[in-house]
Formats: sequence, C-alpha cells, structure tokens
Amino acid sequence: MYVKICGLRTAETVDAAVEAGADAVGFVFAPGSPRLIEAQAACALAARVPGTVETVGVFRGQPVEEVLATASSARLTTIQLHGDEEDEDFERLRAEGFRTIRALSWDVYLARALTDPLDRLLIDAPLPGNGTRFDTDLLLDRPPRGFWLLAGGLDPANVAGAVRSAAPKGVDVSSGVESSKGVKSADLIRRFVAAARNA
Ligand SMILES: O=C(O)c1ccccc1NCC(=O)[C@H](O)[C@H](O)COP(=O)(O)O
Repeated sequence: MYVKICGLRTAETVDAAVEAGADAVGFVFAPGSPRLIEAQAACALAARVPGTVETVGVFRGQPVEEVLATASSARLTTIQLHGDEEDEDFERLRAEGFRTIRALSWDVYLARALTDPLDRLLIDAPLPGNGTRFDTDLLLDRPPRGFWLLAGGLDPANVAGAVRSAAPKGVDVSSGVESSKGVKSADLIRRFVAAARNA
C-alpha cells in the first residue's frame, strides 16, 4: 500500500513520515492553502528525503511554466495537479522528467472519460485538503483502473476500513494527521502509516 503524507512544512514531520515508511511526502504550492510552502523551504525539506521516497508538489490552476519552475527549484520528483489541466499538461511534465499524479474529485472522475493511463490518479472529495470523506461506493459504477490513490478525510482510525472497502493502490492524507489546521503531528503521521500498512 502506497502511502503519501501531504502538506508537510517542517523537518520534524518530514523526518517522521520518512522514518515511518511513507512512500511520498507532499508539499503544497496551491495559493490560499493553509499548508502553503515556499519553493526554497520545500527544497530544504526535500533534501532530507531519500531517493526511495517521492517528493510531490501539489498545484491547482497554475500555469505549467510556473509549476515547472517551482518543481525544479524545489527539487521535486513528482507533480500533482488539482485543476482542470489537460492531458497535454501532463505530457509536458513527464517530458521534463517529472512523475505525475492527476487529482480529481470523485464526481469529476465519474463524469470524465478516463485520463491518460500514464498518470496516476488521486480520487478525492470535492474540496481537497478539507478533511472530508466521500462514499467510495460511488466508484463502483466505474472502478478505477491502474494505479490510483484514495484521498479525502482519511485518518489513523478510518484508513484501514477505507482501504478494505475501496481497495485503492495507495492512500493520501493531510487533515487527518494534523493537530490543528496546517500543523502536522509526527505521532499521527506514524499512526496513519502503520494503520495503512496493516489494513
Ligand atoms: O492540502 C491542501 O491544503 C490543498 C489545497 C489545494 C489543493 C490541494 C490540496 N491538498 C491536496 C492533497 O493531496 C490532500 O492531501 C488531499 O486533498 C486530502 O486532504 P485531506 O482530506 O485533508 O486528507
């Protein structure tokens, strides 16, 4: 089970995620997020992460050139886009050597023709980063194929049940491992990774 911890902003919590065995750490560059981080600060945190762990930049509605500039200066491995980006945007990011995650709310996922299978999917609640769940039975009409991550309101107490119910390839969390909005808890991170791994 692939585990991504998103919205990290401190060395302590990045280290906790890595030491707990997370597969990816996420840094949010979307304007208005309470987890917003500057590229230089993300670069310093990314330098603490071994090559076996992905460093994911999260963007929403930003021009591809801006995304590429930030991802390069922050030395990220992976780019996650949350807006209504087109396949060409993802092709450009891959051409520049980045791995990609296409984040969609569950209703958009169901409404749109399947995206480029080269992109990993992250299927989320309508408001990303908001700590709200959605009923994954809604996906039964068209179960996601390939590598997909479940996100939206997960936490150490509910992640095992969510995995058993929806059978994703990975999980992603932000609010559920925070002691307050935007403030990550190393203990909750450790507990989330353990619970996801033991689902
Ligand atoms: O986390 C944010 O603040 C955020 C803001 C704008 C776009 C995306 C954002 N987060 C994307 C993520 O990958 C979150 O981890 C995901 O939506 C799950 O969030 P949560 O429900 O809080 O666990």
